[in-house]
Amino acid sequence: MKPVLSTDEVVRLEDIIEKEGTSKAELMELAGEFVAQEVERLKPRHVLILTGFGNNGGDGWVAADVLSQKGISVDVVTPVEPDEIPAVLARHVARRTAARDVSLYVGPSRDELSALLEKADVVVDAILGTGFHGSLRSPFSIWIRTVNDASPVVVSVDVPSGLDARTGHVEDDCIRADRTVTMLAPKIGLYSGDGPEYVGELVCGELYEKMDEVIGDVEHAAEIVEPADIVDYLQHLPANVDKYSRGSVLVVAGSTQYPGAAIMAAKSAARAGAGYVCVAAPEPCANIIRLALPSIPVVGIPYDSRGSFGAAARSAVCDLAKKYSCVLCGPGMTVSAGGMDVALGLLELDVPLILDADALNCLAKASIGGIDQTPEMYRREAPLIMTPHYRELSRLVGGDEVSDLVSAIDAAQKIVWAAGSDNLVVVAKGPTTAVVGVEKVLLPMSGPASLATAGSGDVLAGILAGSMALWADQVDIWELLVSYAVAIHSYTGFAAAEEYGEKSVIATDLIDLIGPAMHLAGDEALRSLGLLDGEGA
Ligand SMILES: NC(=O)C1=CN([C@@H]2O[C@H](COP(=O)(O)OP(=O)(O)OC[C@H]3O[C@@H](n4cnc5c(N)ncnc54)[C@H](OP(=O)(O)O)[C@@H]3O)[C@@H](O)[C@H]2O)[C@H](O)CC1
Ligand SMILES: [K+]
Repeated sequence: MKPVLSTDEVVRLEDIIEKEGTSKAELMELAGEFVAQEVERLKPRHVLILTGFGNNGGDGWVAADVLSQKGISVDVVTPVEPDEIPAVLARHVARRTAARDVSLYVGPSRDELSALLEKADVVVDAILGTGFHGSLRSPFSIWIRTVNDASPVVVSVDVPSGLDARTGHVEDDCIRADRTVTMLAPKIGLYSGDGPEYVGELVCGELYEKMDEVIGDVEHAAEIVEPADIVDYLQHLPANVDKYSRGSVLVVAGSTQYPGAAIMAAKSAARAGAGYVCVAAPEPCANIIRLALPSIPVVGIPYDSRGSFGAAARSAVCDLAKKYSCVLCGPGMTVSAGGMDVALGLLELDVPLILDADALNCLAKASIGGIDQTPEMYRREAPLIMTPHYRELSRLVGGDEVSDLVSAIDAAQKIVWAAGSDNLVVVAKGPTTAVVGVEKVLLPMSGPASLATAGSGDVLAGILAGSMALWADQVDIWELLVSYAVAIHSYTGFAAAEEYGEKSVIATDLIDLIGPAMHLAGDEALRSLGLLDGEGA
């Protein structure tokens, strides 16, 4: 897993590295060299480097120096003369570079900048990095617009200029990078809010050779889950399994209004590997589900006048639930008094539980002020996985704003920290989904925008349930198993987008692609371990 840091922790990391003997000046040299190396890969003849007032600009000045010494023609744009740059380290390298074979342009007009852009094969954006805050000021607001209008190949240093590295928020404008070369460790803002739209391909220059020895000394905002991290869940089934040893799932879901959600969740659980799946649904919609899923038994449950779970549903569902390796509750069940009772009843049982969709809304309604304020929700030992999207998550924590990855992690941590249990995981679903446990925040591979379609969440909940049933006995870290399920869902999105076209994917397409998605994930894991096609050991 690869750590992602907050900007405060990056500063702490730099201080630690300095104490270990590598100064910030040396880091800037290494950063600039790394940028130059990444630019060189693009085989440019003319490079334009835009620098700002701070150390981000310093990295750009070093890169200019390195590239020009390699015989590449370099133009550097600066807002002020090198001697007037306020940041000491940046001023030093700017003076040095200015004395070399580069062409300097101090405070160019928009037309002059456009002419420079036209000449360049690659533009390096070293205008603003982690020190950016507030609204973009001139001249950078003009530079950024001019660069984006010209749409050249852009390599951004550390962070695309205009992006708030703490939150991923873009207020005015931001460089649209083809590649972002981030330093020491990726910043959380690159994954949050507007970040993914502007970052392009992300490359990290660790710079410090003994990073492994110091990275554990700073707090990680999150960790990226790579294919090799989930390889344990991508193994073949053992030859001696039977349907019970593969685990069983009870899907408590559906209503006359939304029978499809129950169908999709149950089928996905079966496709994800559970040996036995059963649906408990309000009686009036049970037959529709039976017809759609001939291989899956459906138990009709007492219902209310609207065809949702009714007053007697709780005991019927809880009696059934005890017999399963895992229970998934929520898809399509609507928010009803009976549904609230069912969700609360399941929480009290000693069975691994996934609460999704309306089960979460029922829970939010039952716990005024947010479930982080309601400790009785957590008097359970068995694993509990909650899978809210941003709106559901906001409801669960009493209405706090949840609008991007950073605020979603904050809200999810409120819930898991209130409970303080290793067995509680909140999956904060969004463009970048975070798997939040009491000690870890994991970022599994994100899927394509095609996954933003109705019913996609039901498929994810099903994959999660099937995976939990299959692997429950072998789990050390629940966050990792959950990350596996999220990654498989992402792979179904890629596979479906390829087959049906990015805009045309519907949730039911994803279900039959769960198996191929596991193959894709497996191949990628083996490839990264050097074990595919005789690539290694
Ligand atoms: N510190 C290290 O060891 C290393 C850092 N690296 C690189 O350095 C940057 C961070 O550098 P820093 O100097 O802290 O900040 P920036 O260069 O990003 O920006 C600061 C200057 O930008 C001005 N600023 C801030 N906000 C705005 C705005 N909205 N509009 C215009 N200008 C803005 C700011 O002005 P103030 O008035 O706020 O002071 C500063 O002049 C990091 O990103 C890395 O690239 C090395 O990579 C490794 C070593
Ligand atoms: K930048």
